[in-house]
This record gives sequence, C-alpha cells and structure tokens, in this order.
Amino acid sequence: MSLNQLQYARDLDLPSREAMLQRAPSVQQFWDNNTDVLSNAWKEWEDNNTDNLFTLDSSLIDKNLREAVMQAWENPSKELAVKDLLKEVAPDVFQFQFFDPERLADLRGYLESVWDAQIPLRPPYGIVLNRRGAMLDKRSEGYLGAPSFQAFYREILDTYMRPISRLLFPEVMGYDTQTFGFSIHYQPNTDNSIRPHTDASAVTMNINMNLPDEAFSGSELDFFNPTTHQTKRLSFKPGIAMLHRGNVAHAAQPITSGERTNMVLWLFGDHGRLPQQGGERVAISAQERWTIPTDPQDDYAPF
Ligand SMILES: O=C(O)CCC(=O)C(=O)O
Ligand SMILES: [Fe+2]
Repeated sequence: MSLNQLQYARDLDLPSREAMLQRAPSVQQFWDNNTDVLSNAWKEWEDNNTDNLFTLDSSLIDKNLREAVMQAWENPSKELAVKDLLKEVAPDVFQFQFFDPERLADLRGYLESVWDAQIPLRPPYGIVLNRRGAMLDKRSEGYLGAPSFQAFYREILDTYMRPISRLLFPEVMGYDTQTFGFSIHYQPNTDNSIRPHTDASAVTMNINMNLPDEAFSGSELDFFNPTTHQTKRLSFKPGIAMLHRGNVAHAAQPITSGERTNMVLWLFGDHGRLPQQGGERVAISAQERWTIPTDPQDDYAPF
C-alpha cells in the first residue's frame, strides 16, 4: 500500500447530491473506481489515529443485555433471560436498551472522528438521501471501512442482532445470513422524516445514538398494523433499539427540534432473499439459534 492513499482519497471529488439522487452512472463509476483507494485510506487513517480513537467494544452495550446474551452463548437454554429484556411495544415490534446511554458519547465521538477523516463516504440514498449518514456494510460502495468499526459492527450483528431476531421471529432463520447497515441523521431543515415504507430486510434493528442531553421533538416512528389499521407511534430514547420484521410498514414523523442519530441494521438471506409472508413456521432449537452462519457474505446490496 502506498502511504499517500489517505491524501489521495481526501482529494477525490465526490459526485454531486443531484447526481447521487439521480443514480447517475458516473456515481457508480466513482465508487467502483475508488474501492481499493478508500479501503486503504480507512486502514491508513486508523493506523495514524490509534492513540486518539475510542475503542469500540461490547462495553458500549447495555450491561444487562450484554450479560444475558453472553450467558445464552455459553448455554443457549438460558436464552429466556434475553427475551425477558425485550418489550413488545406494538404488534411484533420490540424495544430494548441496546447501547449504554452513558457510553454513547464514546461511540458518537468515534463517528465524529470518522466524519472528520474527510474520506469520501456514500450517504444512504434508499428512499431519500440522508446527508449526514453513512453506509456501514462492506457490500455498500463508499462504506465506513475503518477496520475497528467493522469489527464492532460485525459483533453487533453476529453476537446480538441475529440470535435475538431468531428468538422473536423464528422464520428468519436461514434468511439472516447477509448483513446490511447504515446510519441516519435527522434535523429540522434538511433530512427530517421518511414516508411510509417497508424495508427489504427479513428483520431490521434500528438503534438510537442520541446522547442523554441531546433532546429532540417530533421524529417518532409510526408502525402500521395491517390487520387493525391502527398506527402505533413510538419515540426513541438514547441507546434504545426497535426490532421488527422488514415487512412491517413504518414511517418517521418530521423532526421539529433538535437532532436524531440512529444506526439501522438489516439481516436478509443470500442474494437478498426474504422469508415468505405467512410461510410455514419450522420450530428451531435454542442451540440452532445461537450460532453464526458460515455462508460467505455476498455482494448483493438493497440500495
Ligand atoms: O427514522 C428512522 O429511524 C427509521 C428509518 C427507516 O425506517 C429506514 O431508513 O428504513
Ligand atoms: Fe425503514
């Protein structure tokens, strides 16, 4: 690796917001042409900053959740202690403390340093383009390629999200081999809401990263119940995760003051496969749930 990859990456001209929104071929070319440069730049950036970057590890995760999950990995028959921490707040929508609010400043500090690295990052442009968000999974162009972040991201998905999802929604088993993730940031005058939609995931875990003193108003998530036609409106608190099947329609209300920062994680099957709606439910054992699939990560990206 030549030592100036970081500078080279910083000097690249990012495609315009308009070109990104229009999915212009030049945008795809930009990321394709620079995949290796960007990956090397993230490594170089991390090597240069080992002394002043926060260490991302499981100590950022809520202690009760961490301990229950660790016990379940040691002895899957103890998984009910994990389930006891998950609260059903709308039909098939579960909420629980994921990050320790007191430690979120460290995670956010890390993400601020990532922003300050000035390495091109591809903002999420799924339904809308979220300007101050980033793609988190290696399958996505312009993803946050810092090796220490990637290790932490993988731990969240493999150690926590997948077995918890299987505990709540057994039919996702086998449709949870592939991972996807992005961060989003809302503020009143730019990106402030997201219209009703479903996710192209088997299951979604959406975690709030606001600091305890970062208040906001509005920006609730609405979950639509197709059977009762009722809407459940839910608010995030620092470190809280909401976990739901991808096919549950949801929307974010406009944020009216403050800012909200979230990390959104998806699981789906190889090549984007999703469980059949109303498909047959095969019982799976606790032993099977607390495992990590050996399927290689493919390069299918939903957006
Ligand atoms: O506003 C949120 O936290 C939800 C975002 C969302 O549903 C999505 O990006 O798919
Ligand atoms: Fe969504």
